[in-house]
Amino acid sequence: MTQNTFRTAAGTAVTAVTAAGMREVDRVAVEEVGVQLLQMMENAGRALARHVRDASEGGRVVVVAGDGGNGGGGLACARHLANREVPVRVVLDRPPGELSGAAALQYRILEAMDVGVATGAEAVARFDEPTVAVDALIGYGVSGEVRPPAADCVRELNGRSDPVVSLDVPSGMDATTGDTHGVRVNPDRTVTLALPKTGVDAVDGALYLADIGIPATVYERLDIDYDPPFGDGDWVELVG
Ligand SMILES: NC(=O)C1=CN([C@@H]2O[C@H](COP(=O)(O)OP(=O)(O)OC[C@H]3O[C@@H](n4cnc5c(N)ncnc54)[C@H](O)[C@@H]3O)[C@@H](O)[C@H]2O)[C@H](O)CC1
Ligand SMILES: [K+]
Repeated sequence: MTQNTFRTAAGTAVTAVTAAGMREVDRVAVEEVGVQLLQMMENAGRALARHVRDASEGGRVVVVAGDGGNGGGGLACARHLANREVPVRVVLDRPPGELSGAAALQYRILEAMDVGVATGAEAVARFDEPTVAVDALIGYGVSGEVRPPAADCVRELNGRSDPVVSLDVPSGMDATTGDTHGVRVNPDRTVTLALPKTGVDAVDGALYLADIGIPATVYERLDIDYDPPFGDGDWVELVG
């Protein structure tokens, strides 16, 4: 099942887009309007960190991150948490040397900050104390059945009894259709970015939409109906 329009609690209609539609929004934002990927990622990481602080009530946090744009947002979130002295650890699904692009840039900052970073699903399992886990493994870029090592990290996340917060879409969920690519995270809340994706009506738990700073002209250029949904805040809850 897919949904083409969501609503905020205040009743504002929010258009949903497919993964391809969101990629096109990103492209127009970057290439035509000049918003940089790292600016959007910074907003994503900051908003996600705020949600995690709500969910963790000051307790420990583990951020489980992949190597793409989703992982990069998770690593930015880890930085914002550490900046607020929230005890945070990072688990990458692969060795840091395999990161590239924005995720590598985010990782380099964490390295300079001395935030603890471990690798692989066993490292997720080692976090056996109460903690909130952030799922930033894969976003709308999932392709094919989820493979190890990401698949093992997904299973470890689902085995935890503590809250899990997913960035953009639960890892392993198809952003367009809501279908599961073999295995997927079952989060307590999802913080999706800019616009809801058509598949996210399939998410478990609460669904929030975070503002990552994309101006209305981007949506106008793509003929996407857009009534700014955020009011005075940096995110809104979507109620279906
Ligand atoms: N405007 C926005 O919404 C913005 C979103 N951002 C975030 O970026 C991701 C999309 O980034 P992208 O790099 O295109 O893809 P992902 O991070 O989702 O995934 C790529 C990464 O995932 C791994 N992977 C893919 N499929 C599989 C699989 N079947 N098994 C295992 N691993 C898989 C692979 O390693 C790829 O490299 C979006 O969701 C947002 O979170 C931007 O930060 C800002 C703008
Ligand atoms: K995710």
